[in-house]
Amino acid sequence: MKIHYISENNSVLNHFLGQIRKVNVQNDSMRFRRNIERIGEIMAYELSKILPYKNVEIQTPLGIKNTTEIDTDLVLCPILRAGLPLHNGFLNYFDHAENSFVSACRFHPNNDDEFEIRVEYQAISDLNNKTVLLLDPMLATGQSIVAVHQKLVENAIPAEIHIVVVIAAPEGIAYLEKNLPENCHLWVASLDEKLNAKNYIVPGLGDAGDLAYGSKL
Ligand SMILES: O=P(O)(O)OC[C@H]1O[C@H](OP(=O)(O)OP(=O)(O)O)[C@H](O)[C@@H]1O
Ligand SMILES: O=c1cc[nH]c(=O)[nH]1
Ligand SMILES: [Mg+2]
Repeated sequence: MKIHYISENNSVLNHFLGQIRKVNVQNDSMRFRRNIERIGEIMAYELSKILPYKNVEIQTPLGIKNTTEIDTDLVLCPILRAGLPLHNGFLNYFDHAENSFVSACRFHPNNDDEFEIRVEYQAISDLNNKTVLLLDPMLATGQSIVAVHQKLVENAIPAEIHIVVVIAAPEGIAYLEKNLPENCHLWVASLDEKLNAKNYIVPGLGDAGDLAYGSKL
């Protein structure tokens, strides 16, 4: 797996990452969603640099400009719920992309820290020969991403798969390296220290889905 860490140089990205973590800022859910969206826009821009391009001629009112345009069909696939604001950011930049949606959530059968991942809702477009961007702000154990990836490749052979996460734990990265094909790309905005006993990322930010949309039963 090729891993791209995008916050190695100082930039305004660090402000947005700081705001989604900061306890007295992150509880403003509109700001939280908008910050994840802004991070998505920056990640979309960074990712766009390694996509295939073709030469094109643009007719302006005054002449012709030779330039380039992205030369692959993109499909954006957020993991519901927390992937939605990240998806908004990607869609702001890749506005011609197709979209697929898959839900994944932690289910605690015994009401303790043990959980399994439930993949339920899915609306998946034709992914054959397309460049699929799988979007989720949090990579903790990695089980959600691996479960959704399995669904995506059940009936299709995408040209490329890029997994995009905002905050990653080393344990999750190791799990993806073990369970996903070599040719996947992983994009990480911020690498954190570890998981805690409940498999939350430390220092992380808490529960991204709850911060964006409120707590669930
Ligand atoms: O790497 P993992 O250990 O699988 O954990 C990460 C997943 O956990 C969160 O989803 P959650 O289950 O909280 O659902 P939500 O988006 O509805 O809040 C997050 O958005 C990821 O999808
Ligand atoms: O730290 C974590 C782990 C899983 N899901 C989250 O939203 N946060
Ligand atoms: Mg959640």
